[in-house]
Amino acid sequence: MKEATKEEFPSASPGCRPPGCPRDAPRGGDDAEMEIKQITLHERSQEAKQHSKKNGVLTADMVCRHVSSQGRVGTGLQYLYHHLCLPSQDLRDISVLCNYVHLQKLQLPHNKIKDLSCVSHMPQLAILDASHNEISSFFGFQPPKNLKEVNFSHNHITKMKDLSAFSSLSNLDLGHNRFSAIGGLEQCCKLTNLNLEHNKISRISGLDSLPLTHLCLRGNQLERIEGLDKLKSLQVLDLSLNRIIALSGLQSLHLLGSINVEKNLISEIQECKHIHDLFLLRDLNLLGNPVQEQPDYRSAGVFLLQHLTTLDKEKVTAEEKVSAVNKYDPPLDVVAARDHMTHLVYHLMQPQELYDSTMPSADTPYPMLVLTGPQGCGKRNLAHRLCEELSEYFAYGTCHTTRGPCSGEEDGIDYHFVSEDNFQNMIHMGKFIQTTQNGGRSYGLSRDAVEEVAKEGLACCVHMELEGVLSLKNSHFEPRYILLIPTQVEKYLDNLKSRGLDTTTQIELAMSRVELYASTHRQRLGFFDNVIPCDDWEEAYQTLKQIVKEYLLVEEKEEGESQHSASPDDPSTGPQLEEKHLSPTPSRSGSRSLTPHSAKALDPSDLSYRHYFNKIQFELGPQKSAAELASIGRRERLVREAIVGKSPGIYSQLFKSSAQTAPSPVLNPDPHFSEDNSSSNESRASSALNVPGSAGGFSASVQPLDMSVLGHTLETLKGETPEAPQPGTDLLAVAVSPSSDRRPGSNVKPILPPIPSGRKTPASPGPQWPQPSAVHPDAAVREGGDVDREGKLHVAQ
Ligand SMILES: Nc1ncnc2c1ncn2[C@@H]1O[C@H](COP(=O)(O)OP(=O)(O)OP(=O)(O)O)[C@@H](O)[C@H]1O
Repeated sequence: MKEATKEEFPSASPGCRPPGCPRDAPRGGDDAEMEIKQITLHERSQEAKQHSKKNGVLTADMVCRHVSSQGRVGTGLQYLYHHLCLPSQDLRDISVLCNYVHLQKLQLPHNKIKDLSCVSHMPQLAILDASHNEISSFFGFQPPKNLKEVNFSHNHITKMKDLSAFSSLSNLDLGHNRFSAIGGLEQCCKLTNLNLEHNKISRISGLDSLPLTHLCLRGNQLERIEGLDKLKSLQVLDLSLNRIIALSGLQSLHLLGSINVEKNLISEIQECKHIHDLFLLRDLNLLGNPVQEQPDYRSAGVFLLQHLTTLDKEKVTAEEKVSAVNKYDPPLDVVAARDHMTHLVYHLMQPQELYDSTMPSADTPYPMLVLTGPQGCGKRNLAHRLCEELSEYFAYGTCHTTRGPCSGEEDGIDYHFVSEDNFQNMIHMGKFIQTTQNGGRSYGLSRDAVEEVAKEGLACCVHMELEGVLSLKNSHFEPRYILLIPTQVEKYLDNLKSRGLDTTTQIELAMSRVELYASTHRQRLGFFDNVIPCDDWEEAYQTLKQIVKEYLLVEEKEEGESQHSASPDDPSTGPQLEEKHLSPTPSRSGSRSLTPHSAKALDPSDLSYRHYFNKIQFELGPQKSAAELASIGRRERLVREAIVGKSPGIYSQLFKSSAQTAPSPVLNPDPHFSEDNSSSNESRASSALNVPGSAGGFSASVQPLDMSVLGHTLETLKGETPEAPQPGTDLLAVAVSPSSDRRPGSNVKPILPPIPSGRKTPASPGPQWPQPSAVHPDAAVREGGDVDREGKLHVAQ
């Protein structure tokens, strides 16, 4: 390094050295600094101005007064200054600076400089600020090899030239010049910040592969965003005040965090799609674009760019994001809630009446069976067949649709085929319980459809897609939901194709929705009561029928007594049915499947299992007094008689009497248990029975069941049953959960509620959906049998 010499500071001789401009080594570093500080900036600029006003020539004296940042030369014996700052001095001629070879930072803004050739003599120069001058030549000096930052803004430069010799450049400000094209920067491999604002650039080019992180092209004449796709490091981009109409060209800039396109000509909010995948984008400014005039512009923008934290210089709030999502892509639950709300409000606007499906109390909801699954999985056929074969229990609830009938479909049987106008009218008349849009067509389950079935004293069986299920779950109906799901993609695809009804898009949509059902099943514990694979429709139907019979507790009656009296140890009974079911509902512990063996061992829906536990529980339970045993016997007899039809149907009595009585006494099965509800098994069982339907079967005029016996089983099942049904189980397992949520539609009914059998014929009690109280002794009472102390079944003749 060259030492500081007199030439470098010629006026700085002792005695005449102006304060603050030491020539030689100062007496001490602190003293020198003190001296420098004594001269105020004001004094300096006054002096300098007076001088330069004369001719605009920079003198050594002025330099001496304006240098700072003292350092030592290599020998350590002399001092030099690295920094010269001479702003607003009206300087024209700075040739004196040729002597100052050690300068590292030169700031000469707001002067009248045209020639910067002196910089060629400053090999150490790292920072040059020559903004607001009259420079017209681009880098008109030999390249200092360490030149990093250059500010030539507000000059008169018209053309860029090759800057390959300035390879250290990292920060270049060329704003407010007269450039019409970008060029010569290709070799600036360290250039990270480039400002070209307020030039006349009409096309972005020559920036390929630069490591730019900040680029400003504000106030140019750009119409398109181009030539930026290789700027992979770009983080901040300012394209404001141009004529840009589209945001394409930014898609690949994945590090972009801020885009300013204020005052351009962007008129479509859809343009945001081009920057939708820039996940680091936090700040977007679209102010002053025509798009701002679009209704809902902001919420659409927030929706399309959900990772933004600032839009148009305004913070994007979490509330804004949620409402935007709910508006443009509402989650299924939100759609369902709106659907329910709509139908409820329209319904409430109509004259109210008591429906046949209105049960005596909220705890005994009208029984419904809903088959759900992706389109074309065969649920409609299965529903029809089930209703035909179990016609004394079910009837098909015919939905409305705006689609036309396909061949073989009959109006009023498969659907009520209506026009869109009629459908809309029906909505406004409050006719629907739920509606769904599917492939541009509307589907809806009307209140009347359910009523028609309820009038017959039957349970209503319907089929619908997941959206319908979600909406129905908001209503007061509490159906059983059975998911029919294809597990063999190829087969399902073949089925869809062979129907010849669906377009490719429809087929693709149906296929894609299989995963929606599967994930709903995985993620929402107990959402579906049962899941049945439907690859083979015959097999699916048999499984469905079996499940439904289990709901109805009619299976054993038909299939002989062998099953009822089967020993829990008998390997010939038990798991066959469960094996057919798709391992449906995951347990809360996370286990999702059971081997057939374990399914048998743990499945509480297995009759033999129930008997087994009943027996164990009976043996382990506290011994009953004679009075208790008599009471148990009496009540079992009554139940038996009621269900086998020897006396008026227990449910018909319930229906008649509880229609006039408050539900609470009906729900209170036995004062004995309500008195003692704190400690014993019985008391807990009875409280479990205070859940829906439990008491439904008993009115004040009917002797209630002795819950203590049933309580054993319930309690046992409560204790032993996994919280969620295991593969191959139905919700009977969950049925006894004492923690049942009582929210309407919550789908946690212990078991299916009773059908209003009284409305059909007195002789035919109609489908009698088992009550919780019947969970254990079902087999016995249905058969008119009894369970003895060993837990053996005795069938009454
Ligand atoms: N009220 C409703 N709410 C919701 N979805 C419904 C409703 N009614 C019918 N759907 C469903 O709309 C879809 C299209 O109906 P479509 O009659 O074309 O069924 P599909 O192709 O025969 O299907 P599947 O064989 O599964 O019955 C079916 O998945 C059907 O279950």
